Amino acid sequence: MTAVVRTRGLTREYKELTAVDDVTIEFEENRIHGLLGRNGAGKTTLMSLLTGQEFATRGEIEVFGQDPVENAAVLSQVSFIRESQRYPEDFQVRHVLGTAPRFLPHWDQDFADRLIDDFRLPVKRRIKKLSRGQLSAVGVIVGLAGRAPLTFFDEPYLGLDAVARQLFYDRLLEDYSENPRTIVLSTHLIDEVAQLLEHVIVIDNGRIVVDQEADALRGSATTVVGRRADVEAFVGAREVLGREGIGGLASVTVAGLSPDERRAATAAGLELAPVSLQQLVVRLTGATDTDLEKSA
Ligand SMILES: Nc1ncnc2c1ncn2[C@@H]1O[C@H](COP(=O)(O)OP(=O)(O)OP(=O)(O)O)[C@@H](O)[C@H]1O
Repeated sequence: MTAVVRTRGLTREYKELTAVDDVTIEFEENRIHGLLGRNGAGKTTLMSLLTGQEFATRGEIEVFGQDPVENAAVLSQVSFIRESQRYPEDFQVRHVLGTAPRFLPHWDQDFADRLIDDFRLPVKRRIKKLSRGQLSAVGVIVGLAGRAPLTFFDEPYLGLDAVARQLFYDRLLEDYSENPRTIVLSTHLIDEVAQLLEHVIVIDNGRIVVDQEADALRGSATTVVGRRADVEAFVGAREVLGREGIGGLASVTVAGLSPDERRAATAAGLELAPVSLQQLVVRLTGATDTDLEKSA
């Protein structure tokens, strides 16, 4: 496989704060990557570094084999969709969508038109008059119809309702299967996007804590539920990712179990429950589910 992004020891410091801390990662070509983490974990800073919008304090970045900073050849292949995108005063939606193809050589106008209909976007309305969800839809359309070989979506769904979010996931997947490209999706709505993701990167306090194929990650933990004494006897010295309990019952999440171990657990009267990607991220970053929901 070819890596379209490679970093080595990438670090971004803001005075005493290290927003991105010694990050060495690769994004493989034509895959959908999830970039997950709590508020302030460093996701936006990392994406800003990879798109040449921030300068590294230390470390190396290669995007399509080159340094992205002020590199027009590289940046014409890259799209970065972020909520805080600023548009010129008085621009209408159609002006944004009319200007985008100049920066995105793979732009597909028919696809953009279909998406405008899908999202019911009023093209003659001024950007500053749009609702929050409509503003997000503009970003989503630019990101999808632009078909940049490397597309970053930084929480693109803010303000989008459940129907519009589902539309985004559906169109992304349909179009990606016909026009494979490298996509990096940063989101707090982990359960919603879990099925889309092929590779998962979790960042916490600027450091990479997970860099794994999504399928491997899904099978990497199991929750064992049952009577406390039985659960603890089974868990023994295994690596524990999370532990909860009420009265005599316990629920302990452990790292991967072999088929033999699973049979042994069942024989001991214990229940085994799969761990969702969101639960796993919560366990690995010390967040609570409520934290992630609040920040969504
Ligand atoms: N320009 C800046 N100056 C100082 N600190 C900054 C700057 N930009 C980001 N930070 C800090 O760097 C850390 C990482 O921020 P970043 O925006 O990358 O996080 P994030 O993972 O995208 O968070 P969220 O999910 O809340 O969007 C935070 O502590 C943030 O306050």
